[in-house]
Amino acid sequence: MESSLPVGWTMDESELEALGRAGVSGMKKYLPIMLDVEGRRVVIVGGGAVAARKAGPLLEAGAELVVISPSLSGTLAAMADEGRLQWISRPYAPGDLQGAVLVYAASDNRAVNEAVAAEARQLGLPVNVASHAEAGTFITPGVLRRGRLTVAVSTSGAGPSAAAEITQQIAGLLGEEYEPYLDFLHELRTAIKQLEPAAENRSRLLRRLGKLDVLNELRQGTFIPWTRDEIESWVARNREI
Ligand SMILES: C[C@@]1(CC(=O)O)c2cc3[nH]c(cc4nc(cc5[nH]c(cc(n2)[C@H]1CCC(=O)O)[C@@](C)(CC(=O)O)[C@@H]5CCC(=O)O)C(CC(=O)O)=C4CCC(=O)O)c(CCC(=O)O)c3CC(=O)O
Ligand SMILES: NC(=O)C1=CN([C@@H]2O[C@H](COP(=O)(O)OP(=O)(O)OC[C@H]3O[C@@H](n4cnc5c(N)ncnc54)[C@H](O)[C@@H]3O)[C@@H](O)[C@H]2O)C=CC1
Repeated sequence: MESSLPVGWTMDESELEALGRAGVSGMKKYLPIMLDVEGRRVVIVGGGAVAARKAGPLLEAGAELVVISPSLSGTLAAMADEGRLQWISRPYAPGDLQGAVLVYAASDNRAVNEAVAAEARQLGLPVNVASHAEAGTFITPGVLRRGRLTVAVSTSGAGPSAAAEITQQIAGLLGEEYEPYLDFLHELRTAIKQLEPAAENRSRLLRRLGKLDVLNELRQGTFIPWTRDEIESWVARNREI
């Protein structure tokens, strides 16, 4: 465990570098972003349980997924059989990351994961290292989805299981109604952008949109989807003052 080094232990170069990046407090602050990987090549090195857990959300996000590993777990093998990912059935070799936008080093071999991370760094690619996160440049949060709503939870690596548990707690707070609610907002926002050329009116309409009681109506089961005519007349009524 790197976090509580017994006297006499030394740190390797990547651990020292990570500590430097983390600052004196030892707490690194990661930047949360939402990445569009649709149609982009993403490489996972390793084909076990952890690789499988990373693969699911990548496929959901439409990535062109390549898994490089001499063996595949059942879940990944099924995905490969269905043609959802490309399996390169051999150990990782330098050059394998060409053309990728994102990299996961998820083998059970630290040295292999470090070699993958080194190649990624050289190519300027973000890389996740499953065996020892500090060797990589990004970590994976727990994720809750409600249609267009995404909630990502990270403990900055302090407790992956805690991240999963907190995600479940948030799932209890944000019900299924958020999915149709955000579909509604999306439809209205798109219509407002089409129908209202004046930036000032548009921003007033968008603010009013957020004040509608639709979320509660959805919870109570009283919401009736708006027709195009109703949307246009709401925009007309609310476009000025
Ligand atoms: C740093 C990070 C890097 C990364 O993987 O991106 C990382 C690292 C490590 N995880 C380890 C162990 C476990 N990880 C899980 C589960 C999850 N781990 C996830 C993320 C992260 N894990 C990133 C930080 C996230 C944050 O910010 O908090 C989740 C949230 C997302 C996901 O992976 O998709 C997903 C829950 C998904 C869900 O269910 O919602 C479980 C529980 C389980 O498997 O059931 C265990 C076993 C129990 C335990 O050890 O706690 C080990 C030790 C390995 C060893 O001992 O050899 C390391 C290595 C290290 O600490 O460096
Ligand atoms: N980040 C996280 O969330 C977690 C990380 N871990 C760590 O992640 C690592 C992987 O864990 P699991 O998937 O459970 O292991 P696993 O044993 O199920 O899978 C390891 C995979 O790596 C592949 N592999 C081995 N050498 C390779 C090489 N040279 N090139 C390409 N692939 C190679 C194997 O064929 C196998 O498919 C372990 O080091 C473990 O400590 C474990 C639990 C959670």
